Amino acid sequence: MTITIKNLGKSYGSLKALDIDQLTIEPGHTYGLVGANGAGKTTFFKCLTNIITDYSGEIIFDGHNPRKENAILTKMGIVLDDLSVYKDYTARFNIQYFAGLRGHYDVKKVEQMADEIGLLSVLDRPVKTFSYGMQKKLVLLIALVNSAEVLILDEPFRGLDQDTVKWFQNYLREWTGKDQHTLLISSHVQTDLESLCETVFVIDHGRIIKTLDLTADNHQTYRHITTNNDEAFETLLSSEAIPFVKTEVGFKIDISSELWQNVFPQLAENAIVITAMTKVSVLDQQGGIN
Ligand SMILES: Nc1ncnc2c1ncn2[C@@H]1O[C@H](COP(=O)(O)OP(=O)(O)OP(=O)(O)O)[C@@H](O)[C@H]1O
Repeated sequence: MTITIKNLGKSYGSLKALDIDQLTIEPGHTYGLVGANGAGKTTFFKCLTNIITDYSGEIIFDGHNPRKENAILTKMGIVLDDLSVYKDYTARFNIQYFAGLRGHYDVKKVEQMADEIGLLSVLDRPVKTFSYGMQKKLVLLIALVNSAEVLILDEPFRGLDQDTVKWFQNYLREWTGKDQHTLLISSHVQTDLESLCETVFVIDHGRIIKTLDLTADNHQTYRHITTNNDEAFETLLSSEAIPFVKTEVGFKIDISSELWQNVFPQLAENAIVITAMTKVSVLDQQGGIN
């Protein structure tokens, strides 16, 4: 499904929370959304899914206007941070209810997935007895079993343990690799976006101020480097006219630079040992996130 956005605006009183001129979401693609608290991410996702309908401009799904033809929304799955499920009822009821609404519900598949994320033994407990993380797992599970074409996930991994995050990331990578599925995900965690997204939109005060292509080769060559003698290393970099940025964790350097090759022979001469060299996050490199 192609989503075309034109002149999308949403205000809360005098506050313009969203102001997007033009944007196309292509089928089969994975998109990330980053921005500071209050930048407009949730508002954008709510407009996309008709939770907010009093926006100006247009959102079109494959030629359909969701404000007039809301059946198209059954092709979308959304997870917001508010964990809105029936908390007095069991997890199993909620899965049956929400998945049943769409007519897609494979009990065996759901139980297998629940087992893999540690929810199987609690499926018959009321959701109000769940921890935050357990509730988050449940709403994600419901979204995944819903056979959506487009999944919109707002901070989906907040509150989940690392193993569960990895499980969902693996599942989503497989899911996005088939049937022209489209993923839109917001996160304050760079690695979440880097591991899942091809394109990242940077949003600020409701506007998309930057679009990053995470698949581009030229984003792969920056490294954080730490040494046993930062002072000597800095002098060496300066004498070779190598651009660098000093960070909390050492020096940030583009190691694809030809000049960088000149540094190696001089390290030993200057008694400098490189103690660590780690890849710099693509988003961090762009100054993108927050
Ligand atoms: N119901 C509302 N009434 C009034 N203002 C709102 C409402 N919802 C959001 N806002 C404001 O709109 C702006 C965008 O909020 P939004 O929730 O979309 O940001 P966000 O990028 O999702 O933030 P966060 O990262 O903190 O979740 C903020 O300034 C927020 O205070």
